[in-house]
Amino acid sequence: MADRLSDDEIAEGLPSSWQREGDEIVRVYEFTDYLHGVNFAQMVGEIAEAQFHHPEIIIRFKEVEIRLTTHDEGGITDADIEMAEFIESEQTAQTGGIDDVEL
Ligand SMILES: C[C@H](O)[C@H](O)[C@H]1CNC2=NC(N)=NC(=O)C2=N1
Repeated sequence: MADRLSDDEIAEGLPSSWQREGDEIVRVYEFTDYLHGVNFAQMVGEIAEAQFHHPEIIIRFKEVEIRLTTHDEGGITDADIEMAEFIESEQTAQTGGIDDVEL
């Protein structure tokens, strides 16, 4: 399992649009309607299972919040940064970079 990253490593590796909140990295995605968010959450869940690294996924009306940390290490590791990058690339690939994902 990857080691915890330093503050500088986190700041350097964090994809734009993501924020650091203590021992987690966080991003809120906005959607045109509730079910688009639900579909996006399903996609994130499939990525999590494939990577065996599981974010907290909070589905709200027209937005989905993704929170990542490495529980086994008690903080932020490369696994979290890589998962965030993967989610960003998948979401961008499917929407051309806009948040209201038409899945
Ligand atoms: C046993 C342990 O739960 C597993 O190795 C995986 C499962 N998914 C996980 N997900 C996250 N976010 N952090 C972990 O440390 C983690 N560990």
